[in-house]
Amino acid sequence: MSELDQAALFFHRYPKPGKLEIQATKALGNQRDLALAYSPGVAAPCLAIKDDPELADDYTSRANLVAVVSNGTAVLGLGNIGPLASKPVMEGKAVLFKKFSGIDVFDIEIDAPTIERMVDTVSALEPTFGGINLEDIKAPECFEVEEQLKARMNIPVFHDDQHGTAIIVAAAVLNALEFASKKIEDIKIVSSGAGAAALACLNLLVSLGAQIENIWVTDRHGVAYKGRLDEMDRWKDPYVKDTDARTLTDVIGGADVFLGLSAAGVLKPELLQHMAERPLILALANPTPEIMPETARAARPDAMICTGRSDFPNQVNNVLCFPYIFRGALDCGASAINEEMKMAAVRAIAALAREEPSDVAARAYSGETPTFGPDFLIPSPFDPRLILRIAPAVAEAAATSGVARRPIEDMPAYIDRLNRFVFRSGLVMKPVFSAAKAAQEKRVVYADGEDERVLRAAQVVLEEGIAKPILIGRPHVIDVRLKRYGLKIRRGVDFDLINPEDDPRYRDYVDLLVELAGRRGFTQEGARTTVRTDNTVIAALALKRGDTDCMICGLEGRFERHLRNVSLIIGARKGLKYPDLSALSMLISQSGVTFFTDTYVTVDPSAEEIAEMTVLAAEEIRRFGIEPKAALLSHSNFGSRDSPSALKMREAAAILKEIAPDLESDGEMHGDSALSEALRNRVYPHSRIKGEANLLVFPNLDSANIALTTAKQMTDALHVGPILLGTDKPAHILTPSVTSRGIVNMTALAVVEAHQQQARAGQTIGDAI
Ligand SMILES: NC(=O)C1=CN([C@@H]2O[C@H](COP(=O)(O)OP(=O)(O)OC[C@H]3O[C@@H](n4cnc5c(N)ncnc54)[C@H](OP(=O)(O)O)[C@@H]3O)[C@@H](O)[C@H]2O)C=CC1
Ligand SMILES: CC(=O)C(=O)O
Ligand SMILES: [Mg+2]
Repeated sequence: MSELDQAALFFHRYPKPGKLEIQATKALGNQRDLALAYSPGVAAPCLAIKDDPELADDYTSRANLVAVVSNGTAVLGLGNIGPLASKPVMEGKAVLFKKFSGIDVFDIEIDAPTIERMVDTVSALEPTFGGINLEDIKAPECFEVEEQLKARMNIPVFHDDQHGTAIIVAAAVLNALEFASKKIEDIKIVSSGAGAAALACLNLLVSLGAQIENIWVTDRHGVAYKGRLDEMDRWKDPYVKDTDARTLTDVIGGADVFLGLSAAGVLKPELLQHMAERPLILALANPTPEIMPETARAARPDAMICTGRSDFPNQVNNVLCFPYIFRGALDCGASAINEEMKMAAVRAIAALAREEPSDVAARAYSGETPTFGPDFLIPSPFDPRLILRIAPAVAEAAATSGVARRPIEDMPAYIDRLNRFVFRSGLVMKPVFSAAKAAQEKRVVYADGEDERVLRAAQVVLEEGIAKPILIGRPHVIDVRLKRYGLKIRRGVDFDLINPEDDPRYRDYVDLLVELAGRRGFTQEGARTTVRTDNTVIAALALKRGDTDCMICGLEGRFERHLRNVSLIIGARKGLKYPDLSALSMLISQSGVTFFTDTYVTVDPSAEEIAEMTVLAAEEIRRFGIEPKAALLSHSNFGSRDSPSALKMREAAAILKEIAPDLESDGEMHGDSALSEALRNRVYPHSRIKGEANLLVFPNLDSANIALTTAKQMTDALHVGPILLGTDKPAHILTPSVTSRGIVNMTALAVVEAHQQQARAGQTIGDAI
């Protein structure tokens, strides 16, 4: 079993089996809540809905609830593996719906091998859902199922493999043709696959102007020709040709577009030689495409190449479509997803790839170059603008075509709401990972190189191309553990090692420690012992000497001890007025991303120190592509108390306004005022912060750390951090509870810091020369 397969099994199994759970949106805190949520109070919304069914949108979660339904007959390219085995894919689609567009999903795998059973079962679900997303149902049954459900149901029914795929393919084709200066009416298209996805793509291309006589369809039985008896049906009929051609080889000559929605390896490289100038290769079978991009590129350097996978440029995958087309459809109460809405989605996606690179795009793609061209025919699935462009376009098309029950009345306000969702969606690490990859193999030293979590993280860091790891640890221990955990990385090949018991740099490290800390009680003898026994000291010395670009430590032992060593050896960044370090923590929860400071370092900072650490925190937050909004928190709400700590935070707010006038900041205020504009406005409607604050600044270590750990536990949030601020070089001290995933996150962040710091230093030297 491959390492990725093993990791996927582990991922699905722990900490809880599967990828989904149900969350209650109302607190049931007391007897009265219970009486409202359930009997007797619940009777009121029941009767209201009985009188006016439209009110189900107001009193239940139906309007934001989609069923992802499969019978498991064509699961990805895995074939008919049955409904139970399809469940991980359907749970996966549910997670994508939630993450990318905030839509709740019940995944419904049904044991319904016949069309009739499928249609009866799904249509009976109409009272539960605002929409139906059919998934991985084989052709030709899927066409019949969809047709009958659309006729019976009064909510959107959308077969993702057909229409989601067709929309993305159409956007990619339109953009590729523009790039190749070809007209859709003139092009020859050859498909491999005549199933759900392929036929829907061809149908949509025909409605965009492609000529049926220029389209050639092939499947496992070869060309769809007149008189063929095997596996023919009325959906393939329009593409049948009166011809002697029988195979893909017979028809590929002169093709402008190869549309692969079939199986791995079907397109042999030698066939590419016969295609037209600047051909478009859509090799979209999952998980393995019809031809691998590098093979296609070698055979035809002028080709534009797309796959369904995230590890190559031009990912043509329906994930770019289904979250957003449903977002638009649900938000306007659409009764169907019609041709106009699909066309609006095609145009929005195609246009997005051609847009001038904006700030938002630059952040989303940090490191990559999002300029329209052969390697950027369509946006990446992580482009935050997808929801902002597709959902409004779809909702508008629904309104003009007459299927919207609740047309969007205030479009700018709607787009603003979507914007807020993008910010809260928790995809916050994505730009950091892209930037880390683009930073070209910065080196990261891990003080706790023998720890299982570090070894696992190092493997991911290497596989993802985030950094080049250096592990501090004993070679024999690391070798044994790598073997025990089944990890493939190899010492000396994939990662370097610093052996604390025997390293050629030992003497240099001791000398450097004495040089740096001789006045802090470190004798030559003491330094020798420390360098042998304290891995954080070794990591910090390596960083100081330039043997690495950044360091990660703190998996064992007390934070304070690590901090002392990092402060002593690395020290504070030059130019800081108050050279005390501070720590920023990020919590990613269902309700969004919030930063807390100072969560780990300074026990009782002064107003000046608080202002300075807020500026540093704001700088760090911008690395995530997020504009910081800093609220200085207190038990006092805009002057309601005059206690010493309230006065301190008031003063810090004033200093901050002075030293960072462009930063959206205010204080002192309560935590709930910071997070809710409505509550804030009740007390003080003139605050400099608009909307929700995302950086919470606390008066002391007690309050910051307690708030962080409590919020983390109560909201089951992911903690990224602590991010050590103010150091001269990127050094992060993690906590003993950190997971392997947390180490990978912090590595990516440290690499980006190192890259930006070195780029700035390079620029300064360049300026000086
Ligand atoms: N990138 C994306 O967004 C998407 C990718 N896909 C991928 O497309 C593929 C097809 O999915 P879907 O249409 O839903 O499935 P279907 O089962 O409906 O269709 C599969 C089609 O591929 C044909 N086929 C299978 N093997 C071969 C082969 N060796 N040579 C030629 N044709 C072959 C089948 O032919 P026959 O009928 O003769 O067996 C059939 O026409 C899958 O790999 C899937 O993962 C699907 C949807 C979206
Ligand atoms: C992407 C997708 O839906 C599929 O491969 O089936
Ligand atoms: Mg699918």
